[in-house]
Amino acid sequence: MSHASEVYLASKHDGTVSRSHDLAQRSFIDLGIHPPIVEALRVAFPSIKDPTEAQCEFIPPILQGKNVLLKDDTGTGKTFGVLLALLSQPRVKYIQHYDGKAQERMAITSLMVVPHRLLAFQISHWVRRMLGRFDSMQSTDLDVVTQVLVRDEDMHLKSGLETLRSIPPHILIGTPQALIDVYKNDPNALRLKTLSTVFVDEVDNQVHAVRELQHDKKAMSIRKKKAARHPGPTTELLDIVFKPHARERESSQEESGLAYQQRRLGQLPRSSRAPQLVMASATLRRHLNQHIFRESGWLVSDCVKVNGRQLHPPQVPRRGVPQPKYIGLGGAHISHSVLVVTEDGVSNIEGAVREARTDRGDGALPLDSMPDNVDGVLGYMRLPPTLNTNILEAIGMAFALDVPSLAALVLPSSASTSRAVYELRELGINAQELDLKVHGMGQSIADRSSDGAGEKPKLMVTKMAMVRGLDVPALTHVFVVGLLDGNRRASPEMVDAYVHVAGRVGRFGRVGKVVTFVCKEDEAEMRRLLEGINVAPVEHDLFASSS
Ligand SMILES: Nc1ncnc2c1ncn2[C@@H]1O[C@H](COP(=O)(O)OP(=O)(O)OP(=O)(O)O)[C@@H](O)[C@H]1O
Repeated sequence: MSHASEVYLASKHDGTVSRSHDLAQRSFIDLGIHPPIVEALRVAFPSIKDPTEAQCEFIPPILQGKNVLLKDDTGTGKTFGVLLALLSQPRVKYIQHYDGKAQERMAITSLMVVPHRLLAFQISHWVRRMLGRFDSMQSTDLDVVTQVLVRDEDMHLKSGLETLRSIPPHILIGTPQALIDVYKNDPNALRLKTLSTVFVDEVDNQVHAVRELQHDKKAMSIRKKKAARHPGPTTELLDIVFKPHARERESSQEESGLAYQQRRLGQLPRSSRAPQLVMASATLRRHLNQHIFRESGWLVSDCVKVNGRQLHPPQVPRRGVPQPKYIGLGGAHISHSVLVVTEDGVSNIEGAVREARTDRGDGALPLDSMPDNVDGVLGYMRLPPTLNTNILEAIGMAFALDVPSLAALVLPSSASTSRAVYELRELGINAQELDLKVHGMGQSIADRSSDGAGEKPKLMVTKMAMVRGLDVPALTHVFVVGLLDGNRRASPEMVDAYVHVAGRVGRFGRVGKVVTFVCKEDEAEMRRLLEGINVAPVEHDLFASSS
């Protein structure tokens, strides 16, 4: 199946207007990526040779300044491709009058709005890697190209704000709340009016649209009013950036022919140009689409929609019918297992498909050491246990016997990761909290390149809210606990959460395993969730009844 890229009208209609450009272009240079960036890419990421089909589709319209809505599987290079395009855009400058003289000043060209700080650091690592690796780089060189603005206990907005004021970066990567805080504190630090691009990554996680309730219009209208009263930081930020342009456009449409002529002739000021809006996610539900196109008011001009290749055609598993080896999400080589944990032991979910055990080393990339932040403050020991003993032991076994070097454990957003790390360590598991942040100019886990052979396998513990978009190529296993978290019906948000959690493995064709631990009461709903996304659970051989 080929990629589909379509141009949509921005406002009332959500219908296709015309097909976009052809797909004959293949190299990054052909797509318009700036040659020095392509050279930096070649040196820093030698495995990235050619753009993907989706990158061929979305990079040109981004460079042409168009709005883009991008949907493709997890781990297919959406964020990375957008970053290359934004790095290639011409730098925004403005004229400032000082002491009677006009001075040209740099301004922020693009905002990358990400849902959590780990993703902000990850993107900044990619840039750091491309811009001359670690040793020779001065931190100020990097600050010119990109800066990170997040709310964080050890990177206070204040210090971030000072750097931002003195050196406006080409690309500012931030979490929405941190950006809003800065805007309210000092609007000039962001200069939203001169921005060229706003990119919202994981848009469905950041913008909350109210789902259609066909049977209950009244409830839907109440929810819409509530959402309008409490818009959330990303919506608030996008409203601040785009709504004035939308209003300006509306009033210019209403103005007289004379005023229009005067504006054209420069006798009246021209309306300012809205930045382009680029949005991406692996999961985009219809109600969000409708919200963006019909209600948000953010699309002042047309929007190109790029839908990536459907790697996995719908395939609903039927009992007794042998399933293909791997079917699923985010890559053709992810297996999805579900383990039901009870007082009496651990068993595979009913109906799990049997398959041969895979080679432990498949797809694993080399590792090097990771900062250990677990032995510090022990306040978490006073918290109640995060993991019940049976689940803890099941994770311990699956980890010890199956993980070659690196796995992640994903907990509900309300859980304490420090407490879970403590519990896992008590069991002898080499667990630590996932933290991609660079300490000084040191390495991060996202950049690890040395051979980790001989090292003890590691289990990185994180939460549902912190996994979207994370790219750790060395990861081979994801363990999921508390997905349904007592909810007897999986909401669409939970389904999407599973898609994104599972998508941390199997990135760019690697092999990966997702193992979800559920209690007996959640077994049926977990099966329904997987059926809904056309995934057949695969029997985990360590817990197979015959093993
Ligand atoms: N053209 C390419 N060729 C090979 N690898 C690539 C290419 N583009 C990106 N990658 C690699 O693919 C991996 C995933 O990239 P990225 O995080 O951008 O994916 P994504 O689609 O945004 O994922 P998610 O949906 O999970 O956020 C990264 O390790 C990146 O280096």
